[in-house]
Amino acid sequence: CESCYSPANEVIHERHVRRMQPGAQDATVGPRAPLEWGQLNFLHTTDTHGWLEGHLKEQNYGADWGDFVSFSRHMQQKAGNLGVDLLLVDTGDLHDGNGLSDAVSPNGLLSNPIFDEIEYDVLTIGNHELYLTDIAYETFSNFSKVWGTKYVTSNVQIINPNTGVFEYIGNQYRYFTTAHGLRIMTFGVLYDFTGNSNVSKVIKAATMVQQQWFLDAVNYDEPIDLFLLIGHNPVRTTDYSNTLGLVQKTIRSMRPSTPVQIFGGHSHIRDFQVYDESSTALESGRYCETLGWLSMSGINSSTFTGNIKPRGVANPSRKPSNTSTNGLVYSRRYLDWNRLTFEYHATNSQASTFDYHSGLRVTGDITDVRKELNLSALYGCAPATYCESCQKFGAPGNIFSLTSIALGATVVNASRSTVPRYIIVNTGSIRFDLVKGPFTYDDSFIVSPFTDAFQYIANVPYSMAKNVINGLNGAAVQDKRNSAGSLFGSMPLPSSKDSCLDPTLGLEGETESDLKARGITRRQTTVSPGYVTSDDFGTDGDDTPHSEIPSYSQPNYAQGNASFPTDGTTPDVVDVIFLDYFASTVVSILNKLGGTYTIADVSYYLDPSFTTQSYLPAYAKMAWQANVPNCPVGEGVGFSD
Ligand SMILES: O=c1ccn([C@@H]2O[C@H](COP(=O)(O)O)[C@@H](O)[C@H]2O)c(=O)[nH]1
Ligand SMILES: [Zn+2]
Ligand SMILES: [Zn+2]
Repeated sequence: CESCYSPANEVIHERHVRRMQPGAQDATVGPRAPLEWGQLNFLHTTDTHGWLEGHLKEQNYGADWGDFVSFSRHMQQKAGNLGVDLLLVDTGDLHDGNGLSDAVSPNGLLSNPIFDEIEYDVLTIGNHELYLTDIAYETFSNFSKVWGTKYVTSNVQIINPNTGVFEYIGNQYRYFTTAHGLRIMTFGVLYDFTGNSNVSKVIKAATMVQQQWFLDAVNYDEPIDLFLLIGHNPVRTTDYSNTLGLVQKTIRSMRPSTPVQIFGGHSHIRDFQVYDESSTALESGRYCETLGWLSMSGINSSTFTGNIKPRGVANPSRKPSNTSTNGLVYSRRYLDWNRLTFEYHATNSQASTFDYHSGLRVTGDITDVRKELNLSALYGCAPATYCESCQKFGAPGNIFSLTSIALGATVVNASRSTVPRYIIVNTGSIRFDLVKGPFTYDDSFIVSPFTDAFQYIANVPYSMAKNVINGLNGAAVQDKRNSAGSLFGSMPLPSSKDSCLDPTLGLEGETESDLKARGITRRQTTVSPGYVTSDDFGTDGDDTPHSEIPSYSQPNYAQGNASFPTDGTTPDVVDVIFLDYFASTVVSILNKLGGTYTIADVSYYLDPSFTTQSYLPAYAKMAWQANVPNCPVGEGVGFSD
């Protein structure tokens, strides 16, 4: 291994000191085969939510943004060598989920410049860029200016603070020609999001596809070889918030045979759907766990100067359907976000080491920002791991069993502390598992990043109040999540030095028999728990094979309670406390239960500066500080600063 032992790399890996977890095996299966390269290739990120430091507690997703910078440079170089095009795409949701993005105001102030180090070709906006006005303006005034014509927000506008007039946050479309002459028209479409603050406007896809500018862009007066439709928008057309299907259909009705290549996000899953014989759609997970790869060949273009079948590498071979005759072929792959994967796929880019200076610099910047924000400051030591979906709701290791206790203990208004109370949160407010061991400032954003405040209706008759939670959970689904990963199932990769390219993995293009000819018989490897994806092309999309993690569906709302009589009697009235995020839903549920409440009956239970970001740190300080001296730092945890 040429790259792993350089002094510079030592420094990098110090940041990622990760010990083997008990029971971990010393060999983990890496990528299953080299990537297939076509005429046009894509790397896709989505829903990064600030996780640019990588997963410090899960080595399977342990690469950081600096590693991705180096990897993407290798892949660009490789594309150049092969005489093909490589495009880099991001589909939004850059904040809410990690201290690196969220421990500053506005969110993203320090993480966006790190994110900007990737040479993306096109990007689009997520709903998390629009919930809060200051973040929306940070996106408009800074982020969109950095990216210029590459930031495509076809249906999202904001009030320009200088003119008072709505204008597009980015551009309505991007028409460009690739390095090898493909002419591409790009649209960026956010799903029909309605939770934005009132400075922005999300134009419904059904309206957008009728707008004259859109029709003109589809019928552009320059030739179009391919439509690139990107969206913060689930790719599965059966998903309730998918609107990409409508946009694709509209393009198809006007352009019967031009390929439409789609990239989506928002539902945080790995997915790939074939829309028709020249349209496919890829979604690449969440939180820097997945890097999406898509390649295709067979695009008709009079100006393409590159290779349709690059030599010396595998090529895409899958037709969208058995009956396709248009010559288009595809491959898709979901790469696990770790250095083993990146180093494996970066081979043969003619660079002698994996780390580029630019990548090392970005890793250094992440370390500096983590230090500046004091992200490893400790609130306490969690006695166990609590997961979002790997345990049944109500089980002791389910995170909503913990939140129920933590809410009861911390959401207390001194003047009403003796009044019995229910405290209700939406389960979607919890974004990640909480891991046994050190619970840091960073972890507080990872687990519960939002700033939703606690409101209440006082003195609700108990007979009504006790049914609110069931009413909410039977109510319209507001928070359907579709998460695919869990820390419970994670297993570390070999630590720093061991994460060098495994020689038994084989070289670019090598088959099992080539390996045998070189005298290599693969050693017994262990399939670690992780993503097991099934999509329209089958079950071979995961680049690293995994065993499946149990996943239980959870209700949309969960509650804690406090100050109820301990003698078995029931109170006459209770305070019903909930988040401002869904206050109007609670009012309507209470009214369905026989109440006559209005939003005027709702007030803040606590100062609104105490939010969903506050109660777990408050609980950790209260309940987990005594454990700190004996905290098992070794449980997969390495601190960078
Ligand atoms: O203030 C908020 C904002 C959002 N949520 C939760 O987040 C999801 C949306 O997240 P995506 O990453 O866009 O999928 C929303 O459905 C809520 O569950 C929140 O709780 N509070
Ligand atoms: Zn998201
Ligand atoms: Zn989203």
